[in-house]
Amino acid sequence: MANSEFDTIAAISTPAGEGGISIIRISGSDALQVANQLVKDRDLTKVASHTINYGHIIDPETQEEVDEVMVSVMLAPKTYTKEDVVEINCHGGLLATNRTLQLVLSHGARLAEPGEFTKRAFLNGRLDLSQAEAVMDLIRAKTDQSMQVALNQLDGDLSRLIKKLRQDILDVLAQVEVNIDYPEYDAVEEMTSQMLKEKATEVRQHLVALLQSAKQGKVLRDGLATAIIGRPNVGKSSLLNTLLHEDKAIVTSVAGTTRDVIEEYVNVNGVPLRLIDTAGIRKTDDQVEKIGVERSRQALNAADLVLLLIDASRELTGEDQQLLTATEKKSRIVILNKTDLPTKVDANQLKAMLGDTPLIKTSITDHTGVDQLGETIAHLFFNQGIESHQGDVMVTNARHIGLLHQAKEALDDVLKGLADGMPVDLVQIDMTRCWDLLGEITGDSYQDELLDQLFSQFCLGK
Ligand SMILES: Nc1nc2c(c(=O)[nH]1)N(C=O)[C@@H](CNc1ccc(C(=O)N[C@@H](CCC(=O)O)C(=O)O)cc1)CN2
Ligand SMILES: Nc1nc2c(ncn2[C@@H]2O[C@H](COP(=O)(O)OP(=O)(O)OP(=O)(O)O)[C@@H](O)[C@H]2O)c(=O)[nH]1
Ligand SMILES: [Mg+2]
Repeated sequence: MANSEFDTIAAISTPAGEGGISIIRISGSDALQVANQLVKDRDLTKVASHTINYGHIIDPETQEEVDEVMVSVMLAPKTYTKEDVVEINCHGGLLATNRTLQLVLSHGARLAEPGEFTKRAFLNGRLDLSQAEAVMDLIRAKTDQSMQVALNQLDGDLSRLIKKLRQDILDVLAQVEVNIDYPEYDAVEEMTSQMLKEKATEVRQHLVALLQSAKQGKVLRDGLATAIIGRPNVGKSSLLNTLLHEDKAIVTSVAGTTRDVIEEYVNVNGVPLRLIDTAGIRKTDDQVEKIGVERSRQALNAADLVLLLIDASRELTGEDQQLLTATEKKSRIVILNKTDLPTKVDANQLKAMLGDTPLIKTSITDHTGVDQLGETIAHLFFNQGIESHQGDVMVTNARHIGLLHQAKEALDDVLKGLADGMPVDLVQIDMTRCWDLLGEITGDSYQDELLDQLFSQFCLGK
C-alpha cells in the first residue's frame, strides 16, 4: 500500500550508533495507542499532555522486557508536527533501540520517510517551506555565520519579508482591478500605470537586495574562494601550510613542486576561506606541469580573492608582471615574500604600481607579516559589506535564489511593458507571475514533486 500522509509514522531520530540516549519519535493519530501497547507500568492515555513518563518497553507477544525508557507524550496541536507525538527515550544501545523500533512498527506505525516529520509540520501549517528548508540548513551548517542565517530563516525572517512583498503586490493588483472595472475618470489608465510602476520598482529593489545578500550568503556557506597565485617557488604552498597550521601541501626548493590545485577550508580572522594552492604559473614544456598551470589560471578566474605572491629575493620577472596585470580587476592582496633574504625588489616602486591593492611584506619561514595578512583579509572582507548585512534577511538556498531571479525578471517585464505603453491588463499578467513565483519560496503554491524532492534530502527521523 502506498504511504499516506495520514499514517502514523515512526523513526529513530538520533544518529545511528551507540550513544547515551536514543530517541524514537512517533507522530500521527495512533501514536499514543501504538506506544501504549508497548509500555508497561503506565496507561499513557491517562497522562497529561507534554509530560515525560518513566516505564519499560515490553514485547506484548512474549512479555519479554526490551528496554527501560522515558516516554514523552505530546498531544496535538502544540507539537513539532501538529499531530500527536510520542517520543520513546531508550538507553543508547543499538540493539534495544532497534528492537523497540521494530515493535513500534509492528504495532500500528510505519517507518517515516526522510524528512517526513518536518514535511508534516509544513503540511499542517506550523512551518512554511522556507522554514522547513532552514531546518535542514541548520543541521548542515558548518560555520557560526551560516548557522545564524539558518536560525533566522527558521524564525521566519525571510518568510515575513516575502509575505509582505506578496501582500503589497496583491493590494496593487486589487486596485488595478477596481480601476479597470470602473474607468470613471479619463486619467484612470495613467493613474493605474503609475501605481503599478511604483510598486514594481519598490518590490524590485527588495529582490535585488535579497539577491545581493545571496552572494554573501554563498561566501558564508562555501567560504571565500581564495586563490594563492604566483611564479614557481615563491612560497605559495608554504603560505597555505602556514594559514592551515599544518603541513598539507608539499614544499620543496624545487620550482614546479605543486602540480595540481589543492583546496582547504580555513578560518582566518573570522573569515571563512576556501584556500586554493595552485601550481606556479610559468611557461613550461612539461606536460603534467602544463595542465597544472592551466588549472591555476582557471582557479585565478574563479577566485573571489587572489593572494598574489612575489619573491622579494629575486628581480621582478615578466611573469610577475603578467600576473599583476591579470589580477588587476580582482579583489587581491599582493604579498612580497622571502623578505628575510637580501631583497631585490623595490617595495616602494611596487607599491606605486599597485595603487589601492594592499601590499604585505612577509617571511613565511620566519612567520613575519602573516598576522598582518590575516588582518588585511578580514578588513577587505568585512568592509565589503558582509558584516553590515548581518541584521538583514539573507538568502542562501539555491532554490530561493532561482525563484528570486525569475521574480525579478517578471518585474523587469512589468516595467518594460509600462514603458512601452502596453495595456494595463497585460502588464498585470507579469505582476501576477511575480506574485506566484514569490509564493513558491514560502510554499504558498507548490507541486508535490517539489516536496518529495526537498524532503528526501533530509535525515531520517527529522
Ligand atoms: N525531543 C525533541 N527534541 C527536539 C525536537 C523534537 O522534536 N523532540 N525538535 C525537533 O526537531 C527540535 C525542537 N523543535 C521544536 C519545534 C516546535 C515544537 C512544538 O511543539 N511547537 C508547538 C508548540 C510550541 C509551544 O509549546 O509554544 C507549536 O509551534 O505549535 C517542538 C519542537 C530540537 N529538539
Ligand atoms: N627564505 C625563505 N624561504 C622561503 C620562504 N617561504 C618559502 N620559502 C622556501 O621557498 C621554497 C619554495 O616554497 P614553496 O612553498 O614550495 O613554493 P611554491 O610557490 O608552492 O612553489 P611551486 O609549488 O613549485 O610553484 C621552499 O624551499 C620554501 O622553504 C620565506 O619566506 N623565506
Ligand atoms: Mg607549491
